[in-house]
Amino acid sequence: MKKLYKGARVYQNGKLIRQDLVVSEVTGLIEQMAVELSHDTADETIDVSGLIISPGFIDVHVHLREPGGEQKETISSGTKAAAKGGYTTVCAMPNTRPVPDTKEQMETLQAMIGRNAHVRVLPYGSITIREAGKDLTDAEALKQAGAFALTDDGVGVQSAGMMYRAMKQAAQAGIPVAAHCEDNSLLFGGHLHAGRKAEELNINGILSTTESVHIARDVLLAEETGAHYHVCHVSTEASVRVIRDAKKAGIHVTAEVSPHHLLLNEDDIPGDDAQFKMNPPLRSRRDQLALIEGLIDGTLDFIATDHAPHTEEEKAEPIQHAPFGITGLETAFPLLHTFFVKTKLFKLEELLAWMTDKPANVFNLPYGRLAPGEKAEFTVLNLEKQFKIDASSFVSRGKNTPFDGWETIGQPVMTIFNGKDVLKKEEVK
Ligand SMILES: NC(=O)N[C@@H](CC(=O)O)C(=O)O
Ligand SMILES: [Zn+2]
Ligand SMILES: [Zn+2]
Repeated sequence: MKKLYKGARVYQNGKLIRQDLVVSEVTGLIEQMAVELSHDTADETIDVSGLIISPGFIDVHVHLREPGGEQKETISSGTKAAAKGGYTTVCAMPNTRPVPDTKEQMETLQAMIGRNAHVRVLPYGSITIREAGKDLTDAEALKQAGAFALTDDGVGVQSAGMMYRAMKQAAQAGIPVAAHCEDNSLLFGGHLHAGRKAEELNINGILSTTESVHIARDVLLAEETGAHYHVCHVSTEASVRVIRDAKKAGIHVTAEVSPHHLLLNEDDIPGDDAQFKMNPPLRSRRDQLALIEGLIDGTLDFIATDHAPHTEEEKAEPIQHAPFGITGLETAFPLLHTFFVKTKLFKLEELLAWMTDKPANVFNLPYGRLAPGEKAEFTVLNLEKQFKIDASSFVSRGKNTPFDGWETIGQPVMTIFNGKDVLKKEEVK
């Protein structure tokens, strides 16, 4: 069965060009691509005129929760949410139970992914055993078992010596180290950014330096060890400055920023509502602007959601008791398109680069390219489609979002993975 996708503008290497695509469901490959292909090149024609085809989005920061947290999300539900959001590759964080911290655990996890995933899942291995910060994992063995990179996300690596050893080993194995930057000795029981909202709600604050101190420490360790050091969910102005300086110094540091830190700041928190609680927290307006600027000038390399589903009961608790984290896969593109592309702050091509080519390049992934002979994995976007975000309609098990009820324009209407539809809205247009 061959399908001709006809009439769309296709995003490729920073440009949008009119192209028709023929996809084989049998091989899962793109067979032909040209400005105009006739109907007889395929068994079926899908009219995508007026729509955009983008390589499937890549999200290198996703919590799928399985194994151990299936009440929050599963590999199946999380990858369905990914497909709905236009993503065909997601990288799964290792703060699960058990943690993929050995070759055997990683192999077990790969088998679960093989059975249950609807899009590609690349799992992270942990930096330390059980993410406990005490004993180093075997970077080489984890890499051999298919680990995408190493991280202890959910918690910072507290000791500089441990991070030094981790980076040294990772550099030798040729695997990146991705860091959740949080110095627990600077945490002081905080739940929100140490700013006016925390003061107003009388909640302990999380300093900007709780994050930036780790980044400053780690870029120097990356320089010393030659490791590829990737900073997760950058949230402060000082962090952007430290990363900018490190890049200028030629250190191999890359960084991601999440949609919520680009879209929101502490002033948007309406009150004691845990839908606005995540780690790192929503910072000041000044930090938010520094993140936007950092993304535009290339200090921050790309966007990753930090999709962090939790149960409704957990997130109904007051801020002081609820867990940190919000979902992101189903809302990222509509929100970023509405509030940054429609407002002309970002070009559509830039946004698509931050969701496809840029993460692929940073991590040397052979995905995110559309060409004859390449895998057919792409998403079809209808930029005119208006809809109101409705958390109750999420396919993710996590309904936790601060964006419930927000009006958006533009969304994925089809997602193709291995040549097959993994998301198809009733009306394509
Ligand atoms: N981001 C969050 O607020 N929470 C994440 C952990 C993390 O990314 O640090 C989670 O696992 O729930
Ligand atoms: Zn984190
Ligand atoms: Zn995370």
